[in-house]
Amino acid sequence: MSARGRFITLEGIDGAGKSTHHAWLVDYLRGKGHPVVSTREPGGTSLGEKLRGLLLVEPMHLETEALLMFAARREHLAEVIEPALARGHWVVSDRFTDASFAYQGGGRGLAWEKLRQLEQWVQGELQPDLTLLFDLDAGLARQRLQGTGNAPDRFEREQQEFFERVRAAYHRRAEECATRFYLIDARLSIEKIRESLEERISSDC
Ligand SMILES: Nc1ncnc2c1ncn2[C@@H]1O[C@H](COP(=O)(O)OP(=O)(O)O)[C@@H](O)[C@H]1O
Ligand SMILES: Cc1cn([C@H]2C[C@H](O)[C@@H](COP(=O)(O)OP(=O)(O)O)O2)c(=O)[nH]c1=O
Repeated sequence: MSARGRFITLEGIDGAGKSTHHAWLVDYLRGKGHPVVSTREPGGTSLGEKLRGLLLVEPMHLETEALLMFAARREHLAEVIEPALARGHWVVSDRFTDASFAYQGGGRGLAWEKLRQLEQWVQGELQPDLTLLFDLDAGLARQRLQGTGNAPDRFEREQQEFFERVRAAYHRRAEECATRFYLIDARLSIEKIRESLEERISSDC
């Protein structure tokens, strides 16, 4: 039987650089010969992508939003993440549960304890082995997002103060789960960030 694979997640406020480095990291790991499942949240399954379509567009009650995030996650775990890890594959996900603590908890004000209950219900003891937190101030992240020219979704249209709260909640989560978090100064150049990721990941593979 193969050893369990490794589970890596990328987190940070919108515009911090997750998608850019997610694509690079997946290629890097495949180049090292690892079988890698590249995925994202909300989404990652056929049902999850449909829920994503609703979550990014439809106005809804805060608790509905949190429950749908965790419903999509339950499906993602059952259909994609757990089977891949059991096969010995690496899973690299653009966002996971820390995003719910940051956005629904920090951004929207849902009680941390309710999020902990959902986390326990949906994933039990399973946690990422490594979480790369792209840390950037909300003003710079907004400028970068505007530079892409893409139409903002329901979250990206939030005010700067919302993203400041999201960032602070990510910091809280990083303190609570310090052993699996790796903080990245996302003000650095893409090249410098890649170097630091390479250094961090090479100790694992
Ligand atoms: N370290 C960086 N320095 C400058 N620009 C960056 C950096 N990382 C990403 N970008 C640019 O910022 C924009 C948002 O990056 P993206 O990876 O889509 O962010 P996210 O997935 O976190 O929302 C893109 O145009 C990307 O090319
Ligand atoms: C996974 C997750 C995402 N989100 C939000 C954060 C993002 O604004 C949005 C979509 O995530 P993302 O895929 O990062 O958006 P994009 O590809 O457009 O950069 O969903 C939550 O609010 N809670 C969650 O649990």
